[in-house]
Amino acid sequence: MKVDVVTIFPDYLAPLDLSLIGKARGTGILELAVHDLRRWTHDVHRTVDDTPYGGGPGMVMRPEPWGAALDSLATPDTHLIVPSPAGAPFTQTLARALSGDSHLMFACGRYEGIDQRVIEHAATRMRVSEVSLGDYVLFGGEVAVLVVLEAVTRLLPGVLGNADSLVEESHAAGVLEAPMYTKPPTWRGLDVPDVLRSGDHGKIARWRREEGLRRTAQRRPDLLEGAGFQVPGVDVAK
Ligand SMILES: CN1CCN(Cc2ccc(Cn3ccc4ccc(-c5n[nH]c(N)c5C#N)cc43)cc2)CC1
Repeated sequence: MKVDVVTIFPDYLAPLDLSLIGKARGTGILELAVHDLRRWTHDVHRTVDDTPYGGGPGMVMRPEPWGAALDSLATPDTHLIVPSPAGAPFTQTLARALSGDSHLMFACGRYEGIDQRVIEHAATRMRVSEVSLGDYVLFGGEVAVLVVLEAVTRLLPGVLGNADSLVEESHAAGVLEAPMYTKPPTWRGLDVPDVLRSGDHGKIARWRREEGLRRTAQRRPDLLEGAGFQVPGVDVAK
């Protein structure tokens, strides 16, 4: 997968050199480049923003540099991802869809956002998706790119050693995962549930399923609405 990220803060994307994303880049699974939007400015001050038409606080990112960046980096096969507070919710389902794309380009906005004509013009020549991480306000799109890229990269073949890890993906299955434990068997007076040390894989699988459902009913009942799940001792309808 080829990925281009355009931002006015390239250093914000430094974590993409680390851990499994860094390894995916090293093995060629991921071909990633980060570009400074100011490369496509030509005035002495490398200006990327201006005041909003219609008034209001803050500044808006000018269309010209973004248009030139898209002209340089995008093709008709590009899927342009624009993080935005007004975007569609980013979900595991969307992550899986994006993991099938050949070229992702991320436009990291700042200030009050990017001139809407950039998105409108791009949509005449490529797929464009405006996505949001959630109902809270960030300073810009860079954090969202780190999140989206991590969620997408871990789904690429060859990135996760044990493909089984993906089989148990909780958000993919619609329920939360059961709590996890490791050695020692007792820590500060707290014991690992006996069933997990029983060696009875059928009992362990049942316990994990029931604990996952219990957690989901308590923390994310929205995931169970209409799903017809029964959770022992928990009224999932409440
Ligand atoms: C008068 N003003 C009043 C505030 N509004 C709304 C607004 C517009 C931009 C910004 C800052 N910003 C710039 C680019 C950018 C990208 C993503 C996100 C983002 N925030 N939260 C998420 N889940 C995000 C994601 N993904 C924020 C961004 C903050 C608030 C505009 C009009």
